[in-house]
Amino acid sequence: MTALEPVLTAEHIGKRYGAVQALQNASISLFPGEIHGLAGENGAGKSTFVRILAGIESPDRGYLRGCSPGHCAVVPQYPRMASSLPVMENLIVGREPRLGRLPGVSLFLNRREAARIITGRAKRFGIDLDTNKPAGSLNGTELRLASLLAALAQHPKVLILDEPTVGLARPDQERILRAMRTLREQGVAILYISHDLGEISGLADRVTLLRQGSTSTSSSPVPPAEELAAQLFDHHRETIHGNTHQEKRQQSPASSDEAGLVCEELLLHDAPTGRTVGPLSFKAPRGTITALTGVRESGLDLLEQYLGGQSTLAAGALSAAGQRVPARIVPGLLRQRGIAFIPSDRFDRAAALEGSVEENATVIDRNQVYQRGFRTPGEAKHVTNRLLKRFDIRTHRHMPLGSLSGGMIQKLILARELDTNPRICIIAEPTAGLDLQSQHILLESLREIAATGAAVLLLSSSIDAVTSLASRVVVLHHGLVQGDFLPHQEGAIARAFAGISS
Ligand SMILES: Nc1ncnc2c1ncn2[C@@H]1O[C@H](COP(=O)(O)OP(=O)(O)OP(=O)(O)O)[C@@H](O)[C@H]1O
Repeated sequence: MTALEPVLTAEHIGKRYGAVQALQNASISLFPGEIHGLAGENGAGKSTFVRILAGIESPDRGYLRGCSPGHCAVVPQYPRMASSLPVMENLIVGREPRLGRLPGVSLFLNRREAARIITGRAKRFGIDLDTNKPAGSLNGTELRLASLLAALAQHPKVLILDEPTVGLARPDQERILRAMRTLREQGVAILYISHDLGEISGLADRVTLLRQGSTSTSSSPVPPAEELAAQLFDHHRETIHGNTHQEKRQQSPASSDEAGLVCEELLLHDAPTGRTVGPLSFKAPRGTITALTGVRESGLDLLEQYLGGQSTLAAGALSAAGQRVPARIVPGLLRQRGIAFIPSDRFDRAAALEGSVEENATVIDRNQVYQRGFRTPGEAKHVTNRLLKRFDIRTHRHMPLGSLSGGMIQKLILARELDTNPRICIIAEPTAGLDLQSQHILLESLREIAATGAAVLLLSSSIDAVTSLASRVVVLHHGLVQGDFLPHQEGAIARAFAGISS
């Protein structure tokens, strides 16, 4: 590989935003036909580095070669497409083949030619996707594959993928990883950002680690995940080296019979697709951390829609702390009942990116901050700083939330909701975007909440996340409960996930 010329080089890059030195001394070189991992803790500077490598932003200092938008395409973590249009239309917009080529005259769109080009490209790169579907009906995996196809339309030499497998179930992760391997065989240089060090270690040819804005690059082969973790987080060694695997054995299984959250014969219906989930029956007892896992479409997506007030329960009952939750949840109802619900789409549904850190931290009506209806600035400052400290979020309370890194925003929202001391706490995709250290802090916080007698329910497609955080794991498959397991039964959980009964 090293006999080849790099297709992209960046050396000694520095970038500052006001008081924040986002990049200190970052360097990387990418070669044709390599998968190169980029890892670093939340706020280490990965997204900033990627924006510079893709030519979207300029550095303050350093040397760049091959860093331009045409040369380098980015597949974001949360791609967006015009939802009412078919995928095909989304992919060809701006580069439509035409039926004629008269100068100055725009003739009719040649749909057949467009379809031929896109289908050919999908086939060539092993991307299995129905491009006639409306973009709004795509699931998370399909959306990422569609975004990958859109990026490939630019014929990039370098493809940058931002956490391409996060929040996806294992079979779907494998679809994305397969497409990446095919692209590598075709000579594309792939830079791939991930917090999943096991995945990086198994997939990447080389890895660059970013620590507080400075890089170090491994030679091939990439060291095992434990070694990468030690290199990245050695300054947090004490806390991480309790290791979640050891800790989860110490977690007690469901110890209380008392009702926390009880789902009885819950039936959920998705009108646009006609899909039905349920009847679902399960419990999240008080004092425990229970997880519900499966692919998103196994029912997690519709359950989340119902909890978020976006759909109505078709049948069955949900009770929280002995009280029935209505079939249609109106805004504010869950909070009034002492239930914290953190949706998976935190950026759209739980954060005001243009507001300050402090405004977002204290947006919930708290008695401390709003005494007798008036906002008390001293208390707002106190609450905000407590949340920042609790989740080790290194920023200032007056910063606009949108200027924080993705992981820092996730952490602030989690800290805000967990700080309300809920009786019931429901978190969708709890570890998405969190580095190892932050996952550890989250686990500690969930345990503290459960120890106060609260019921914690996690909804997640990640087997790793649920087995490291929960004391009981309920697996869904095709809208039904497939089994109920202890977290160390990873093999049985994986089989139930895939619909194989033990
Ligand atoms: N536009 C901006 N204005 C101000 N500060 C910024 C801006 N963009 C990034 N930062 C700051 O630069 C630092 C690095 O952020 P960046 O998003 O690059 O981190 P990251 O490694 O991608 O983190 P994560 O894993 O959480 O996504 C953070 O402290 C962030 O708040």
